[in-house]
Amino acid sequence: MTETTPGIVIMGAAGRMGRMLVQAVCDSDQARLAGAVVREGHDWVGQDVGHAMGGPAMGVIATSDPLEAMARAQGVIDFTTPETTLEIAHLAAQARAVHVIGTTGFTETQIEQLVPAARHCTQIRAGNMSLGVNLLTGLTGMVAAALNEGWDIEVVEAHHNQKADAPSGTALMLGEAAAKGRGVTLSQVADRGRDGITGARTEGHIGFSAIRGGDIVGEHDVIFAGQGERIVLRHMATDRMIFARGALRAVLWGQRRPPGQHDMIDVLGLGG
Ligand SMILES: NC(=O)C1=CN([C@@H]2O[C@H](COP(=O)(O)OP(=O)(O)OC[C@H]3O[C@@H](n4cnc5c(N)ncnc54)[C@H](OP(=O)(O)O)[C@@H]3O)[C@@H](O)[C@H]2O)C=CC1
Ligand SMILES: O=C(O)C1=N[C@H](C(=O)O)C[C@H](O)C1
Repeated sequence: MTETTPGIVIMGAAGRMGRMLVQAVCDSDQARLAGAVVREGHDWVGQDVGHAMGGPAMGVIATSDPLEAMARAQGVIDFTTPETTLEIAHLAAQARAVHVIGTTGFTETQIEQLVPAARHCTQIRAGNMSLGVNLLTGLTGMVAAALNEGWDIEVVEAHHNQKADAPSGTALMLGEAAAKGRGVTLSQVADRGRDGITGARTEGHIGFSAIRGGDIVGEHDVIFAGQGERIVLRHMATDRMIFARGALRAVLWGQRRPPGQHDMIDVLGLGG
């Protein structure tokens, strides 16, 4: 590590993804852990993050003050809630720090509210930071473009029983890719939450279904159902570290880039 090694703050460090991100940054020789932010009153506050995670000291004391943590950082990785992410977007803009957003469950309005901050810093947001899902997104767009009339698209996702939002951010990414492949706007063709006497399926619509249970890390199927045949594109995540590694790659990619909004397709160079 050198003096120019970027310092990274992890928001929501005590969360499922937060812990993975702390570990990923600490294991990297291209980044250093500059801060770990938890909720006010959390029992990690004032403790060394390594000790709080049950391991050796990491030399970083957990804080509930994101401003203090970001004062000495070049990047912030944020897998929290939409409300927290909106607050952090403003702080990242002030600090000119790269803001990597893994948080999902935003409303359309909240997504628009992220735009002003990205005039002052690099913002990278994706509903899924894994290489596999971002590749699958490209494949989904291609298949949707090739199979239009007579083919119904359904996105089915499964996650652990603590997940707060549905459909998942990944399911929406895949739905967006399918809609784009067909030259339509997802919001106009999305069928979310069928129940009761729904009637026959509307031609051209994209359906979403969500399964919640146990400790499922994240599974996504894009089903192209035709007459007499069916294609299923599937991604199965078995380890959250794939998301943490993607986020770390993103925060490093964003260093010394001009302000603006990006996604993982940009980071991974999959845009074609
Ligand atoms: N893009 C991707 O690749 C992935 C995205 N995700 C998304 O990331 C998000 C988090 O998921 P997950 O880690 O499972 O959820 P968790 O609930 O386990 O973690 C979120 C953490 O953020 C903390 N937090 C929220 N707001 C604040 C705040 N203002 N200050 C300090 N800490 C805060 C929470 O604290 P508390 O519990 O005390 O509220 C919690 O510890 C979800 O939106 C999920 O969908 C998840 C995996 C991959
Ligand atoms: O909440 C999760 O766990 C996950 N969230 C992301 C999503 O909403 O798609 C990514 C991954 O599937 C895990």
